[in-house]
Amino acid sequence: MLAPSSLPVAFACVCGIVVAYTLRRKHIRELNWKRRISIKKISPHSDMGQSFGLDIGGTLSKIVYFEQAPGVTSRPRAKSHVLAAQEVSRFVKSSDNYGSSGVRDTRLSVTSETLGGTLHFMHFETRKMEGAVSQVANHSLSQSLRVVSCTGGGAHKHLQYANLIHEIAGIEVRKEDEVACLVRGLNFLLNVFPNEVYTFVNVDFGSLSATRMSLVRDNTDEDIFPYILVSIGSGVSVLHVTGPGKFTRVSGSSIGGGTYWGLCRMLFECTTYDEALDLCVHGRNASVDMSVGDIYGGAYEKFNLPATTVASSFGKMISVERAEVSDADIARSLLVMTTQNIGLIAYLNACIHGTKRIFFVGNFLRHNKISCRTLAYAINFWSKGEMKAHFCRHEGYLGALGAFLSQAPDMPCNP
Ligand SMILES: Nc1ncnc2c1ncn2[C@@H]1O[C@H](COP(=O)(O)OP(=O)(O)O)[C@@H](O)[C@H]1O
Ligand SMILES: CC(C)(COP(=O)(O)O)[C@@H](O)C(=O)NCCC(=O)O
Repeated sequence: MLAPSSLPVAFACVCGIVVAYTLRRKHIRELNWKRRISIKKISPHSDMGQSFGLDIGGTLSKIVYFEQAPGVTSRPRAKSHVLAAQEVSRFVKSSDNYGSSGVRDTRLSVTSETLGGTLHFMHFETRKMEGAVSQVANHSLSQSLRVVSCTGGGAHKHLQYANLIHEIAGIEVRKEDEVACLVRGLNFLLNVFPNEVYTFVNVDFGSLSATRMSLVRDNTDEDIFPYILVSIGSGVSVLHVTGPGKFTRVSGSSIGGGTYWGLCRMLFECTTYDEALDLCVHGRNASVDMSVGDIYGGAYEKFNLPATTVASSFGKMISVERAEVSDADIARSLLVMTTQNIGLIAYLNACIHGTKRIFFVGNFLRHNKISCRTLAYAINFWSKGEMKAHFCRHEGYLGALGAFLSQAPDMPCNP
């Protein structure tokens, strides 16, 4: 215990430490600031940041990069800008993988004459943000990036990521609204890429576990509005879109992609999301779920419920032992349960808003044909063929694309 007479001395010491710490932080900030100033003095035309859009989600961070084709701009470009653009392009295209989780989705790159260049799509795990930003800084790319448009919760999260990006790479983050970016991204894709949207045909069969649906390209609708847009990321957002830039967030659900991945990680020995998704492919949810047939001995015909309809997700596990079902069966049941719940919310919202078209997007659907088919079947079944589920090739990149477009007013077909 301190004697009362020593309290002023202790107080003075504490104040001294606080002042010294504050001055040191200020000194570090000033050093960083000076570093940034020297970095930024390349040329007034050298900001490559406008070629990027960033979406920092709860699980994944998505990047869209627009590589302008040489010689398409009418505006003269400073030599430093041309060199910076070449350097950025070289880095992006140097590999399909960056660091421990970065991926360039090469199959999604689109070169378009209308756009005058190529759009590239990349993602990495949000929890690896520091490493990702360091890579950008280490490759001196940040010298030509000043301001990058950024959306997703991470753009707002106590400015945590914004500060990190600023401190490590000297890049300023311009916040854009997530929902507005999502809608902007989708409307752009619908305008520009004829093969963007697909749907499933022959969904009229009795079993959810059957997957005899074929894919068809579907950009034929002249008037795409109104539609329901369901974004299945970590959680789920449901939007009612009535025109370019006209939308309301009408619903949401906490049971989304994060639920499937989180539960798989907890229950099974999956160390990556891809392992969790692969696991369910050969599983049978019928071993785990209680079907209408299990309860009725067949279909519940009065209400048109086929025998194979899931009556109770995980319902069989009240009597079946854990050892009798495989991890794959449980994972499949989890995937179907998560997906059907999202489908039902989407369908009910489409009913409330009198909308026949439902777009399902978000990285939960990435490489996940089981969920896409389940959604297509379920929407067709519940709506008695009146409504249709639509899917997008660039399903996970709408937000990042919208962020890019928000600072690219000259981009053709920018809604
Ligand atoms: N490589 C991956 N790592 C983690 N989750 C992935 C991956 N690929 C797809 N997913 C799925 O996508 C979901 C995240 O979707 P996304 O649209 O990027 O949302 P968010 O913006 O919340 O990160 C995850 O919860 C998971 O279900
Ligand atoms: C908060 C979110 C908009 C964040 O988007 P995400 O990173 O999941 O793509 C989304 O997770 C959501 O809408 N969750 C559901 C909230 C609700 O119950 O309405």
